[in-house]
Amino acid sequence: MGLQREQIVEGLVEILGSDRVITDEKVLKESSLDRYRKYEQVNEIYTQPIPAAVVYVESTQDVKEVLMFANENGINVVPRTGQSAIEGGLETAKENSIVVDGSGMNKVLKIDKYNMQVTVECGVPLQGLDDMLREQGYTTGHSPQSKPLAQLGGLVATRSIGQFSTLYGGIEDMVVGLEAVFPNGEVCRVKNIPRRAAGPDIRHVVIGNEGALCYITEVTIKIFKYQPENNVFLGYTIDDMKNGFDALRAVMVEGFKPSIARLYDAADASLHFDWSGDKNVLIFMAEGPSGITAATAAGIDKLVKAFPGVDSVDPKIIEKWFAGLNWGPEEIAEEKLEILATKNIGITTEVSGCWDCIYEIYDNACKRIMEEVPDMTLMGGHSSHSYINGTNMYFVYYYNIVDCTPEEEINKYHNQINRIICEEVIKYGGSIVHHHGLGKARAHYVWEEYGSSFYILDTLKKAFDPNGIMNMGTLIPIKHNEKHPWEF
Ligand SMILES: Cc1cc2nc3c(=O)[nH]c(=O)nc-3n(C[C@H](O)[C@H](O)[C@H](O)COP(=O)(O)OP(=O)(O)OC[C@H]3O[C@@H](n4cnc5c(N)ncnc54)[C@H](O)[C@@H]3O)c2cc1C
Repeated sequence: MGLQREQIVEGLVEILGSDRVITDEKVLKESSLDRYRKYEQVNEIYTQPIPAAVVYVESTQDVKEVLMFANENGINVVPRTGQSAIEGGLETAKENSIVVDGSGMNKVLKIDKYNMQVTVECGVPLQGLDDMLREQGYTTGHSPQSKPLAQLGGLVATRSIGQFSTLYGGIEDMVVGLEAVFPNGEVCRVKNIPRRAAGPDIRHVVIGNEGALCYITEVTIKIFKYQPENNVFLGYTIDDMKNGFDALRAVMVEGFKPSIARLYDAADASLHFDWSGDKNVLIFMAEGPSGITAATAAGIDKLVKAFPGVDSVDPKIIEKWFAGLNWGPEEIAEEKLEILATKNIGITTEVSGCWDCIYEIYDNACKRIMEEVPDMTLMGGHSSHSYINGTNMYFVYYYNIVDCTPEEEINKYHNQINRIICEEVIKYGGSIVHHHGLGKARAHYVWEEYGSSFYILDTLKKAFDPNGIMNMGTLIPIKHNEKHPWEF
């Protein structure tokens, strides 16, 4: 027999004191979900089990004690920092969970300019950190659209990626060391070194664990010189989407290193640009020392213009547009009002594939969704992170919510769309998640995603979290509905 709700709260108060244990009903309800259930969230409908408490940790010792308490008593723990999750990673899948909020662990511990690295606690907001570094001539190079919202713990836990990834990489290329606490109270530090070959790279057990293996308390990431005066933007319209992917591929394969390389299809472009009409849009930015940016831009320009149906766009328009791309609390609040007023909602699903199948994934998924899902008002997407062997596809879709309650919306629309995208991606051997994490939204496809390598993930989970208390239902679903994997 597990602890009752009151006993859980009592235990937490004993560890942290009553000020840092929140049991206010509104807070608990709001802490039971994230933007995966955006329509429920804006309607203030809460269908997930309500947590017992939200606790605010301020040190590694706090995290250790809370995790040990939860582990001993079989209580589900949901780690969180910036709360910008959009795949259900913050859903409290079990009654009487503890939401462990690390946003108070917000100290920048060391800026090491000689070794070009910065060490921070998990609750340091990325925007504040990068602004501070930029004032001193440095940058993290990390710029997800959620930069004004996300914090370092969550960014590492989800394997996040930013808009300049083609040059700086994803967060996994930036993290040099970290500290994490496991459910049994073990505190592990991975030291800060440029590289080592002393066995497997154990940073990767922690990076991307989505709070399902351990709690990240501290992170050291690389820093880079910030030289915005040398930035060069490039923009084009291109008639054919397939040629657009080929142009992106050519840029990567010929060895250019722009920081931004993006391809928008006409539907998605129409949400951003009033000049794109029925054309697709290609965008690049070169960053770094001036000689390199000039050469990169000149080389890309020549390469892209050799493709059929390409026209240049004034780079100033692109630069201006890019400056307003990020989302903070204001945009979230505006979106809420719009959804409530129109009952039209916009959602995204991001996947990846090699160059030889990404167009088919994109084209098949878009066609099937328009044919199979009712009430669609827009279906499109963009590629925003490219590699030598392939790229991502960020599907963007809007639909009217017709004849269903907020509780029914997710299975009538969103999960159906995710299902079609996942089916097409799996068919072509791509990945069903490029950067938001599996969360709970796509955990049901973990077997298809991992194939025979699921053994490694499953063994990690059983070894580090034998009592299954870390973020239940994230990465590995609680129940697998074989017949309707998208319904849960
Ligand atoms: C408008 C918008 C735009 C976005 N754009 C991008 C983008 O460009 N690129 C991108 O990668 N993502 C993007 N995201 C998704 C989201 O911002 C990222 O997943 C981000 O990394 C989450 O960070 P967070 O601090 O908000 O984490 P949270 O939302 O608090 O948590 C996210 C996940 O990480 C786990 N977690 C949080 N903190 C810890 C910790 N200390 N230890 C262990 N686990 C932890 C949680 O349990 C949860 O599963 C976007 C989201 C929004 C709303």
